[in-house]
Amino acid sequence: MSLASLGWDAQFAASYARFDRRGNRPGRIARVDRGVCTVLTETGTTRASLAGRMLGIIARDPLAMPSVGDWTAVRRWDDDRFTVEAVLPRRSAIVRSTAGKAAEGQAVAANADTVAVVESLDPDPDAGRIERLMALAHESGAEPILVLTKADAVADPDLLAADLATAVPEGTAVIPVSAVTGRGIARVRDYIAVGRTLALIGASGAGKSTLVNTLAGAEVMATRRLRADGRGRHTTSYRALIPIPGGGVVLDTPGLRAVGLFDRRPGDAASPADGLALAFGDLEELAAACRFGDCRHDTEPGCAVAEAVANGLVTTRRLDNWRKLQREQAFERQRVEVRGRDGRRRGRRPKRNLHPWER
Ligand SMILES: Nc1nc2c(ncn2[C@@H]2O[C@H](COP(=O)(O)OP(=O)(O)OP(=O)(O)O)[C@@H](O)[C@H]2O)c(=O)[nH]1
Ligand SMILES: [Zn+2]
Repeated sequence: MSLASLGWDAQFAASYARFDRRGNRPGRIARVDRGVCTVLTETGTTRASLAGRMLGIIARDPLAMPSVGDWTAVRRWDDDRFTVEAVLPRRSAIVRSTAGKAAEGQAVAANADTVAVVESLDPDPDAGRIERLMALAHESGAEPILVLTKADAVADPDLLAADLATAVPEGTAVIPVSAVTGRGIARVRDYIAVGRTLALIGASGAGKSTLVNTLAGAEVMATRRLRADGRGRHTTSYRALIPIPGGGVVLDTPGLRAVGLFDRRPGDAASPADGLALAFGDLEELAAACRFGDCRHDTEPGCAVAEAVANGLVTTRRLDNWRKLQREQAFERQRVEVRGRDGRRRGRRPKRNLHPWER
């Protein structure tokens, strides 16, 4: 397998240089199971555990845990075991807030060039979920697009797509697709040229596995089907990084049900963007034109946001969801601060806080 087709380039090679010694080789992580990484290298696929050095780094910073899509230095030992010695700096990262445990997030896909928010047109698509995932996609640092699946299952997919386009920033590519008719598949393929990486995020059942299969032109992923009695899913083996024949790679992520918006830490290179502000750029821009700097866009005079809602330029739903996500982000920020404070004072983690959307 050529590393270049998987996305290896001069920049990653430069980061790898300091690990370039006998026994080491570069590789890209295709899957992670309880600390064991499946790594694609020039000479084949290997399974590698984490080197002691990595364990120390992860104990201090859980975000450093290798993720699908990471470029790594793997070392081959004399007894033919392999270890992951280092994770090269990420170009982008989809980070899910780890509800429950610590305040740190967890990377679920690294080094994507493009992140597709995948939402099904049938049953009814959820604009609020699209907005939440869009914020996460923007936060990753990659270019977000919106892919609307099951276009064959609705009467007027273009009308629905036009409506949902109001939930994403202007200029975002919105692509209705169908695995049945093949509609839109070529447009998605444009994002997976050789060496390019497309990550998919979406709810369970959004059609990600089916899309991957269609893109790969083969049954590479076991599609999870609802059982006949509708009581749950039967899931078979699954790979998270899928090389596309004649193209780059797709990163599939597990269905993100309760994704928190991870509030990036200042200066975190892997997450350089304020995803929420970017995903709601239109409202941010309006808010900047409000008469009062601390306008709550409620009943204040001279509120540009309220005016846009009154004029039908912005839906009440979008405004409400923006507020809700801002509250979540503020909560997340506070959680990170509390964690930092308690960690310093007592050297241990604070008690678990429930996220607003878990209550
Ligand atoms: N009609 C139609 N059905 C589709 C299409 N794509 C997916 N489906 C169906 O939608 C269901 C869910 O698709 P999956 O690909 O398993 O969804 P997923 O996003 O991978 O879900 P998880 O694996 O749970 O994360 C399956 O029953 C698919 O057959 C499509 O383009 N048209
Ligand atoms: Zn206002």
